[in-house]
Amino acid sequence: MPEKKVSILTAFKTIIWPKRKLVFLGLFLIAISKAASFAAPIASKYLIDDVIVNKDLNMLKYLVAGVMLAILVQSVTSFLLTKILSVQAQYLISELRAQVQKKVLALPVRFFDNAKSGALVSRIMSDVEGVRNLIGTGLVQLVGGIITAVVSLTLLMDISVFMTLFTFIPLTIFAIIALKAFKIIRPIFRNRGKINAEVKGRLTETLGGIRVIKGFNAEKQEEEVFEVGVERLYENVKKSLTTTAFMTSSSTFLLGVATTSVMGFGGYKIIQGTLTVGEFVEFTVLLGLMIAPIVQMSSVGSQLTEALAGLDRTEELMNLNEESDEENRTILLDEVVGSMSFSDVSFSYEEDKQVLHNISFDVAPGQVIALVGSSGSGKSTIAGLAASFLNPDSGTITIDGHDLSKVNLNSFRQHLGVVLQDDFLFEGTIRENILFPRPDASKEKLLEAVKAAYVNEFTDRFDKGLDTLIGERGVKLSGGQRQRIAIARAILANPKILILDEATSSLDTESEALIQKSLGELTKGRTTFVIAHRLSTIRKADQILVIENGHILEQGTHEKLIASEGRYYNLFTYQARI
Ligand SMILES: Nc1ncnc2c1ncn2[C@@H]1O[C@H](COP(=O)(O)OP(=O)(O)OP(=O)(O)O)[C@@H](O)[C@H]1O
Repeated sequence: MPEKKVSILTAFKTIIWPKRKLVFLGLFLIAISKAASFAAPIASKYLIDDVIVNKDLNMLKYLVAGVMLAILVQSVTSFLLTKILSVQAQYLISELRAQVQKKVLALPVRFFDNAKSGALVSRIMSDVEGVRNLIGTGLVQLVGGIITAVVSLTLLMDISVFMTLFTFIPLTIFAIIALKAFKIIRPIFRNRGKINAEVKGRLTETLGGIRVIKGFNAEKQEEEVFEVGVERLYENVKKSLTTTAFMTSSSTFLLGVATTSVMGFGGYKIIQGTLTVGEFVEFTVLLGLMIAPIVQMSSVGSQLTEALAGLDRTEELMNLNEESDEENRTILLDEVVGSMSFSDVSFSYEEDKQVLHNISFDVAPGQVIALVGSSGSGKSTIAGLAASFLNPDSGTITIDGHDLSKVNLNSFRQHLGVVLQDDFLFEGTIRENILFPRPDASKEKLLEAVKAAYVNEFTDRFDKGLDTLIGERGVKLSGGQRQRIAIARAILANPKILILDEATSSLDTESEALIQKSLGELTKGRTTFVIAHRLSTIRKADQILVIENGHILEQGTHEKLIASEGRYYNLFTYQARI
């Protein structure tokens, strides 16, 4: 894939132009501030050549007052610049973060199969920070610097064309070096963001999977992976440092050459009588004013380069296709009865590796359909298709007779609920976790769900009941308790279509019985696709699909499949023995 770069022009159009009023205000302020900065050098010429020579106390007063005023103007404008532009830049950063997060959430589930969550976090939080340098002080400083350099150059030429041209040669060489350096640095910065995201991504996983790591005594391996990551980061920073160091040292050298020539030629001209001491001093100070922004350009330049590199990555993300596809998904489902059917559905995650082959079956409203079969046979893929997380390569899935691929996703998913194996509970109270899909549910509804899922059976024993805080990932709850919270959440959401991935972990008989009862409550009246591991669930199912290698091998009720003494019979008798 060719790298897509955000040009200054695109950045200008999408970020700077909409904020033009502020940026112009910034430029206006910087122009005033820079104009005021010329007061001191010009005044010094008059101080030396006129005030001191003529002992003119009256003029001295005006001169001092004038310079004081200019300094005051400079301080006020620089304060306003930071206040207005930096605040605005931060506001824009928060707006952009929200936009990027919204975009990420709108991407298809498959996108997340291949993306590290840590890397995405970095895209959402860090990459957009570059805006600070575009709207904030970076760009304005650059423009201000250029204004100062041009005005100083004119004034310098006015004092001595020859001396100015002589100092200009090393400065031009420096400018060329600086421009070349930016070209080298930009890809390095771009890469840095990527490495940073990868390293953070892995680190997040490491910390999240601490039990597995410690359990397998695999700390060393993680340490090594991390070391390689930070080493890559170090190498990247080192590369950019070498370039910046070269730039800084060449600037020191070339500026030194310029200063020395001013000393030499200036001294010579004063002795010759073609330059006054005041003019010499003014020249030196103005030269400083001209050089400073050119040197500053190197840091502002790298800030802008970094900003654009971050925005490159943001842009890449913003250009991805969202899953909603509203142009083609035009059917709105206000009510759902719950019949679903798969006809001739095939699906592959990767080209030429079909995992489901011509699957066809019908589910009547409110039926429980159990998917059984060996690992990797395609059960989760069928459930993913039914949940509209995946789209069939060929064939059709219908909901109440409507082609699911034409149904508006939001309108379908408001009738959908999922209870997954490792259901995610987030930091917060048990109540918040249950209310999560329906934050506005009434207290009665909440309590009904809590009862139906037998959550009160354990929360009643907690001091704070439903308001007990659960640690990150619910570590303070047992597996069975977590499952019951997930079930209560689904009961409260009251979906018409339910995807249930039954947990494989075995629980003690009492918990098991409670889970069974609550699952019974949950599946009542809902079309349920269950990736079933428990015999009790499978036995109660209205329909069982035995999936092998992406095909439906057998289909029917428990009694029917047992009687036919096929694959299901073998699976069942094998499990029953254990
Ligand atoms: N995101 C993915 N990318 C590529 N291949 C995948 C992906 N998810 C699953 N597969 C492959 O598709 C096939 C079917 O997987 P699926 O998860 O549907 O099986 P399953 O029957 O649910 O297995 P299990 O009971 O172990 O969860 C497997 O061969 C698997 O390797």
